[in-house]
Amino acid sequence: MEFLKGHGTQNDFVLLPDASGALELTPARVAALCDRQRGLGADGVLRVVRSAALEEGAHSGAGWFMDYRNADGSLAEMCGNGVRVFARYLVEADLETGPDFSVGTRAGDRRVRVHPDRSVTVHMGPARITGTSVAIVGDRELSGVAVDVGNPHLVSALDDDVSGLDLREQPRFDGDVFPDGVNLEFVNVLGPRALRMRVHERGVGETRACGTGTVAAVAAALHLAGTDHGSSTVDIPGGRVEVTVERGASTLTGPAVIVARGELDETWWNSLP
Ligand SMILES: N[C@@H](CCC[C@H](N)C(=O)O)C(=O)O
Repeated sequence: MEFLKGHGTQNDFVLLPDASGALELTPARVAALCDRQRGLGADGVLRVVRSAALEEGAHSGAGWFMDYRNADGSLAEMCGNGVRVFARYLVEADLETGPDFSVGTRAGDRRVRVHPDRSVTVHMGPARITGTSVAIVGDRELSGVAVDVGNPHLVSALDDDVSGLDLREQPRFDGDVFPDGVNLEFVNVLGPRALRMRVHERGVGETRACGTGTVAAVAAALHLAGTDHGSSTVDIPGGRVEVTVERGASTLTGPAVIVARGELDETWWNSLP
């Protein structure tokens, strides 16, 4: 069984080409693949399926559907770094000619552009401000802005450097506000068009980047500054992305890299429940 490994600003993924949707991708198999000791290691899995081969893809106008799974095996609606890596793979594998095409996701179709320098721009859809809530990190209560980018986010802006936060443990959040869990972003505003961010992802833990999280962070920062449109760079531990937010739309631009391809051991794979 073929696999590829790739990353977008060091948010890393195992890609599983599965055009016909035949693969039985259980949560245990995803968790084993993503485990950095007993598997390949990744923040998530991107199953590459023809939209027509999946019930979930039936309403998609895109040829290919990104079946995204978090490292713990859970499903998520969207993954901004994952879509960039997915798009890069489709072009390198001659499954799309590019540079512009759409990718199906659980949050809807996402238009992408694969640039000659290997970076990818994704039209991420609306970033909707849905309210406020609180994240608790250690003994600190950090108020934040809730943002829906297809998946749920809570963005807390801090005055002190976010690099001082200990994100090894799952921060607490209000389960009534986020019954399906939430991705938690912590940001410093560095200037009118520059943010620094760290993230604790739902279903993964701290990652070195989160694409939907960067869009949420920019939308929240604009909201706190009293506006709903603008653009910003976002520096994350894994690199830098550029985000624009408009009324009802947003874009994310950043690198997408395929680093390896190989074969999974069938005996190992079949031993997993
Ligand atoms: N890393 C992703 C987000 C992946 C999904 C997230 N963990 C969730 O459960 O919503 C990104 O780049 O957007």
